[in-house]
Amino acid sequence: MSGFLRIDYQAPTAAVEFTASLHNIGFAVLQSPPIPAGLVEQVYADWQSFFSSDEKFNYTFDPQRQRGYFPFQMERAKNQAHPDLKEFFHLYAREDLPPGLGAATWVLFQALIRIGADLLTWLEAYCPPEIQARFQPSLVKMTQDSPETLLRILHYPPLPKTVPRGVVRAAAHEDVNLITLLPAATQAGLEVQDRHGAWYRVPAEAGDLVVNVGDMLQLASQSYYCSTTHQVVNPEDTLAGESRFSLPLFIHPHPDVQLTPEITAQAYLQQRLQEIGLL
Ligand SMILES: O=C(O)CCC(=O)C(=O)O
Ligand SMILES: [Fe+2]
Repeated sequence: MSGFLRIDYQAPTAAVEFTASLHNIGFAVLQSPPIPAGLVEQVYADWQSFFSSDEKFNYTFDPQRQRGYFPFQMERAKNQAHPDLKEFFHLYAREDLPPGLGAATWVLFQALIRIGADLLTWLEAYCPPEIQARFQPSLVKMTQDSPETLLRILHYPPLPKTVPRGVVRAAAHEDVNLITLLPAATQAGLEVQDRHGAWYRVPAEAGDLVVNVGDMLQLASQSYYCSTTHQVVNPEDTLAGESRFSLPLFIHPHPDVQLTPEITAQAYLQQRLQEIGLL
């Protein structure tokens, strides 16, 4: 996977390099995105407190609405035998947060939404006209104020002493949505797979923003942008005794958007939630 470079968000060539990276490998690492300094660290600290308290069980998710707290080992990736070693919280726009949380999380949510709109504009501007013509309405319009866009606050606890073979923090999967924005996690571990099956570490440093294509954009763009398989592997040595946190924002279209003439975003999402055991 040559060409997996960190791209400077502020550089004049950023849009061209970013769209080429999502076309070629489905992932990009952006350096210096417009996120206020210290914000991501504040959000990690706030949620570390949330996950370490039993109060979290008062926010256990509602399966129909897919929001709230998802306890440890709830989710299993599509076609995987074991659940992932993670717990998480799903936050949608304009929702109430547990007391003591909120301010920093919402600032980050909004910053990521704005960056996402810029990135979708780039993705549409720098693809072939026949692919552009398939985005009806434009990528930015189809996602504006979408009720399905969500921030997932993920906690991967310290690893148990013995981990059964094949059990990892997040098993190999593709994201279902249009694009995912992922501020650098508190630990390494994220890997992407190339078309020959080899795994590569995603070279994100603190302050970077990782972006990847989801299945909905792959479908809507007739695979011009590819939804790449990725995973989070278990750490070794002392890092195994530490938690890992990450904060992917999954940008979704409105439910009634036609991804293709055959399927709406809503029908596609329902199908996936059933496959991964969340519905
Ligand atoms: O934790 C990470 O770095 C990635 C998480 C992820 O891929 C997901 O939740 O879909
Ligand atoms: Fe993912």
